[in-house]
Amino acid sequence: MNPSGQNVRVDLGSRSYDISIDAGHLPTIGNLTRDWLQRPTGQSLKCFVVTDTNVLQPHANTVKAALTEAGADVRVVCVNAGEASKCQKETFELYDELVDFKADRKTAVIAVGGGVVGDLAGFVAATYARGLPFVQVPTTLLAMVDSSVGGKTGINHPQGKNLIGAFHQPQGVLVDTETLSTLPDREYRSGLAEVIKYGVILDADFFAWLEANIDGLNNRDPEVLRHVVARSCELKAYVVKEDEYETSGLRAILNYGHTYAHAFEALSGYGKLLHGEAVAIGMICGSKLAKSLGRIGDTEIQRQVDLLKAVNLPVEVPDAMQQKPDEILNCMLLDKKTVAGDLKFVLPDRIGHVETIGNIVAEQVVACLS
Ligand SMILES: NC(=O)c1ccc[n+]([C@@H]2O[C@H](COP(=O)([O-])OP(=O)(O)OC[C@H]3O[C@@H](n4cnc5c(N)ncnc54)[C@H](O)[C@@H]3O)[C@@H](O)[C@H]2O)c1
Ligand SMILES: O=C(O)C(=O)C[C@@H](O)[C@H](O)[C@H](O)COP(=O)(O)O
Ligand SMILES: [Zn+2]
Repeated sequence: MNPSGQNVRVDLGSRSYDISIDAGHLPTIGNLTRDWLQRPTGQSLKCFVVTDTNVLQPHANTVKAALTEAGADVRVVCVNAGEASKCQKETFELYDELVDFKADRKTAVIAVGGGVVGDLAGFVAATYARGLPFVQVPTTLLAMVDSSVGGKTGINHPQGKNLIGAFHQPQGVLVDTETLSTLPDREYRSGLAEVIKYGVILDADFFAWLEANIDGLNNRDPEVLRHVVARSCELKAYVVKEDEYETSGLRAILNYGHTYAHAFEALSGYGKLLHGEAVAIGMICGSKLAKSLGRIGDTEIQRQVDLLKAVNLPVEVPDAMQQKPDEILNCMLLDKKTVAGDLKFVLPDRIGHVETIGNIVAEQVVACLS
């Protein structure tokens, strides 16, 4: 346990790991990595750090220095910032770098960045030599509260979001909330969408707490941020512990808003709409669908709209998407929850509780776009 911060344990038997949450402890990554990999000082350590062009200078260089100080042989590889890097070309360029680095099965892949770097580097770690140890150092709010935890890794197919991927749990996650000080406003707000998602799917009290702390959320108040990150990680760790591979159905609740969101992201061109923005709009589409099925009323929709708008997230489907109902339905057929052409949606029946529902007719799905 870090003395001033907080640890959240992801309890997965032999694949269990800690999320170490604190402010300003990024320079301890060298010793933490040695602990998590069970590689005491004196034993060799090879680290392959993946980052992006916006994160290299403010944060990945600190990680490199700390790992070098801890005696590691370090290579840093920097990909272009943005969703377009979650692709086949970047994946194979990272494999080439690993070959050149003479990586072996004990070489650790360390992702320093947002969800793009985490998903891409995690997929490379899952597949190179059939699996390398992996450490997550998330530097966006979205990555701290969601993508760095739970082991979903992957890249996009031009037609379908995250279509190529693997489950590969990290050995540990270091969340230094001070790294958020350099995060642009739009990216910060994108992360708040996944935070609000947790309130809707699992925790009505947390949703109400978010409603009561809008100023703190907008001002990035350190205490508010600490609670947001810790509570989100606890909720995600609980879901992942219960249903690591999304087989029982529980983990699918983390997909609330995502059936619509992933279609919007793919069809508008990856990166135009940020993931969290697409999720915000998708949650409102999902709630309208829930209302049309008689599962919730206007109040539950309005509370979500108000909270999302209060933190400056979009809630309306962009015009260009409203013009493409057939493409959206086709894209949804590629969603990983779809079985035998039956689209599945995670729908609320109150704030704090959702269920996965199938057998929904296409007209109802499309009607919620406007
Ligand atoms: N694996 C999962 O469980 C999971 C969960 C949610 C989302 N995701 C995926 O995560 C991705 C979105 O992640 P994201 O929102 O972190 O986007 P991102 O990784 O593109 O990061 C957002 C932007 O912020 C920059 N950045 C990152 N940290 C910074 C910092 N501290 N200071 C300055 N700039 C910084 C990045 O360079 C980028 O331009 C999507 O691809 C989504 O599908 C995965
Ligand atoms: O961890 C999960 O499980 C999630 O669904 C979290 C989502 O926020 C995330 O966007 C995830 O990548 C979506 O997964 P996918 O399997 O629908 O691609
Ligand atoms: Zn998501």
